[in-house]
Amino acid sequence: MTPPYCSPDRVHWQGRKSAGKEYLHENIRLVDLLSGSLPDHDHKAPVFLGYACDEGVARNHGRPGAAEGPNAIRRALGRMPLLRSAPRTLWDAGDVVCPDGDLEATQEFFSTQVNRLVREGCFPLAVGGGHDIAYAHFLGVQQALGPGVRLGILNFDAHFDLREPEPRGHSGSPFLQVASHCREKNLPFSYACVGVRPDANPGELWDRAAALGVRVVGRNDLQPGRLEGALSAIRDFLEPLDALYLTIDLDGFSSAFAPGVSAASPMGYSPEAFLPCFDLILESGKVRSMDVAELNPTHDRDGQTAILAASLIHRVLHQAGLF
Ligand SMILES: N=CN[C@@H](CCC(=O)O)C(=O)O
Ligand SMILES: [Mn+2]
Ligand SMILES: [Mn+2]
Repeated sequence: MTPPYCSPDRVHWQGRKSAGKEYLHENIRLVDLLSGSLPDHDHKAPVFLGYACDEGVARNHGRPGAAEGPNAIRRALGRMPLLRSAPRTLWDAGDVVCPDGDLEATQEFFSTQVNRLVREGCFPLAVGGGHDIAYAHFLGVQQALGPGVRLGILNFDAHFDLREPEPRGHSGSPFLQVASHCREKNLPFSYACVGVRPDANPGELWDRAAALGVRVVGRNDLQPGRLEGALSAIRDFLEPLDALYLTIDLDGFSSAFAPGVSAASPMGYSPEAFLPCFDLILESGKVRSMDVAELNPTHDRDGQTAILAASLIHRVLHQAGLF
């Protein structure tokens, strides 16, 4: 079977030219995941990996378009200046794709590649694609780190994504699939969902979240000026963990800042509320892998959601001590 994979292509990385390689597109190196071993990486080399798939969104009755997310983020990120404190190379490992709607094959291949990257000491910066990326991403990180490492998930999202994967997995079910996996393997299920909107999740999902011991930081707790409770809940959640898989569903942000998503979210939070939480998480030093999901360029306005997503990756690249 042909692997569901599209090799990286420099054409997606464009921007101004500078004498001193000041822009990110001037600092990209390509790594083809099918052509043998990864290049000799420095410790925690950042590797951009696309998940060009909106089959999970379609299965969840959402608006298609997220498969174009990875290239839209490349276009926005490549134009950004890379400041002196950042690693000098961002590796682009291309896209895992989803031919013929075979989401399960896509997730399996993605998970295997994440596993390999983490084992080789890289830092995956994955971009979706639907939030079904999260089930595959968690499995890859968990299998790379092994059962002795207490791995948690922190999800910024308007939604719990704890729906039943019936009859098959989709963009609204990844964390219930993770919970089932953890139960089967006798692993702890440590999941925090930050930014959950009361008007976007039915009572059944709040009950399920409570039964699964999900740490919830609601959207109403993410208001600039009253963030202390949210920051302290995140700090408590991180404390017992050895490692964290961080996932950011862009529909947690208000549509004022992130219009280009599959499920619009006018009552989402602002970047001002998000950033202190994000910085606290990055500064913990526990993040081993991260993704940004649900960018839908078809519904974006002036590419601003792609720029927002790229800015999140830019911030990670400049996080002191992470690389
Ligand atoms: N990825 C998650 N999606 C949401 C969709 C919500 C909606 O359709 O408005 C969910 O399933 O809860
Ligand atoms: Mn969501
Ligand atoms: Mn989601």
